[in-house]
Amino acid sequence: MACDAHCSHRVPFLFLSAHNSPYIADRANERTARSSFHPQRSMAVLGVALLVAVAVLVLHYVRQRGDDSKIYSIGGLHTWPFFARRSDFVRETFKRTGQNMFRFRVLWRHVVVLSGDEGRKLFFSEKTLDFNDGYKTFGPISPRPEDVNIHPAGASRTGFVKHVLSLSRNDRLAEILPQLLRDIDRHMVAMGSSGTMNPFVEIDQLVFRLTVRLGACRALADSIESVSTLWEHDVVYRVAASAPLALMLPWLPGRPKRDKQKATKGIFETIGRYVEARRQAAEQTTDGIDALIAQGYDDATVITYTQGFISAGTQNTTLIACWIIILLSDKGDWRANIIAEINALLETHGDAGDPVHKRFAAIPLDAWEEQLPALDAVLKETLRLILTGTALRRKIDGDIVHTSKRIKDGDFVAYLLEDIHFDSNIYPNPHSFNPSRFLTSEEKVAASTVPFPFLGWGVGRHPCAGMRTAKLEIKLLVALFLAKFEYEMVDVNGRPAQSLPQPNRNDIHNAQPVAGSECFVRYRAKDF
Ligand code: HEM
Repeated sequence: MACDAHCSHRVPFLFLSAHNSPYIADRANERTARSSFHPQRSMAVLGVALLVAVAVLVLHYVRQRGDDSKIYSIGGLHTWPFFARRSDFVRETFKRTGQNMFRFRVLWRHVVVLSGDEGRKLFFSEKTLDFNDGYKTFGPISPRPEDVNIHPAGASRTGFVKHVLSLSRNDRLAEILPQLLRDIDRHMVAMGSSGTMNPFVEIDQLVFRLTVRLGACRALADSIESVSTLWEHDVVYRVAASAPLALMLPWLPGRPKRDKQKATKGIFETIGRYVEARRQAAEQTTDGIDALIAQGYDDATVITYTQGFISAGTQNTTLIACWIIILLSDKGDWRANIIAEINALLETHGDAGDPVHKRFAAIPLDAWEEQLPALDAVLKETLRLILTGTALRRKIDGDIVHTSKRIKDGDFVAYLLEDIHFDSNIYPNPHSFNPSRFLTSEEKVAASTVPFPFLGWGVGRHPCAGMRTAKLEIKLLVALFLAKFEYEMVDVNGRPAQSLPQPNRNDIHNAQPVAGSECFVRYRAKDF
């Protein structure tokens, strides 16, 4: 692993110097020296050695004092807090130290955390900050093919990003839009005309099916049994992988490792069966699996890209869709604005006599994308408020000096998204849910004065490849839900919730409500 190279950079200066000192060389010849013992010569050697040692110490001290390239370092190991309460740890350390960057150790690895405009600019635009290694090492981690002996010869990160982008083409999205609406409608019909649901289960299942349709193939998306099996494996994997100990020491034998292994096997095998079937199929479609086969990819790569799409596509999309529903629950005015926008589109495009999903399917793709400003503002504000976790990178191809401080080759680099998302200079009253901030010109002006003021879809070198599909999924789902149901949030006992839940910002996989503030949605169908 690259950490070997990384560790060699960490050998303290004094230690290296001592190994190279004449004193050590003389000790190697100790036996020879002892055989011809001369007290005066020995004293002289000792004196020289002492002088050298003092010189080395002084030099080291002077270098330390005069070295403005050193990043403020917090001593000790910070492994547990970095895995168990990552956001709190980073936020509290910045507050306590008053620094704009700091370094700490996680096991044998070194992490540099950046903040502020310059730090954010460097983090998102520097090409020698590698995207993969940070997440691979510190999570969130998704199922890995090599754990179940699958070796995708043709897979690469750029190949995967290209694949995701190709599934977001206009023609492909326009073709799949009616199928997505049919899936959403069926799911909502199955929920019944009234009931209570946990959004993080119900919406998760629905988003999972939509993502399978967008990224795999219609045969798999149409099979209730296969989608349920995949979803169940995915849930088991996420639970097992998100335990701090499992994140820290993924190789540790025990239940989480067994669960992850079993779930990974189930996921890859299920997708593998459909890849095999599609390879034998006489007709080709525009579906994700068919597109990969047509490009000549081997089975292992087709399975890996498809699994990657489902994994990348489900988690954040579910999260944001759920939080939109929660955050809108006590914002009747915003719900009304969104419903008015949708009705206006239905009047222009739909036929009132058609079933709901057909009426919605009559709205063209560009109208979904461009003519729902209130829903866009709600989506953006939800991303700002909920997507506040830590983005990760790893320094490659040598050291770099940033604001006179040296980030070393092999260092991991982190940036907490809330550093800008909760900056009150850019977003006044940052903890309140206020979608109109993205419609008013003052805040737009404030945001235009800093680099990368909004990170919800990534920026710079790694913008989200799935943004278009995710936005579409979320808009369709929220639009149909608001059009079909009245709802309110209730607590575990079914009583109206006294306050809205808070996201667990330390949960690097989910940001679901913090323990004890779980919430449920009580809904009843409207006449629509
Ligand atoms: C609401 C849903 C989503 C949100 C909030 C979201 C957010 C993000 C963010 C913030 C990044 C940049 C991370 C960083 O810089 O460290 C990113 C990258 C990425 N996202 Fe998304 N994403 C969503 C949905 C999706 C979907 C549906 C897919 C694909 C199926 C996807 C695929 C990707 C990929 C491949 C990258 C990496 C791009 C690269 O390496 O250059 N995302 N996403």
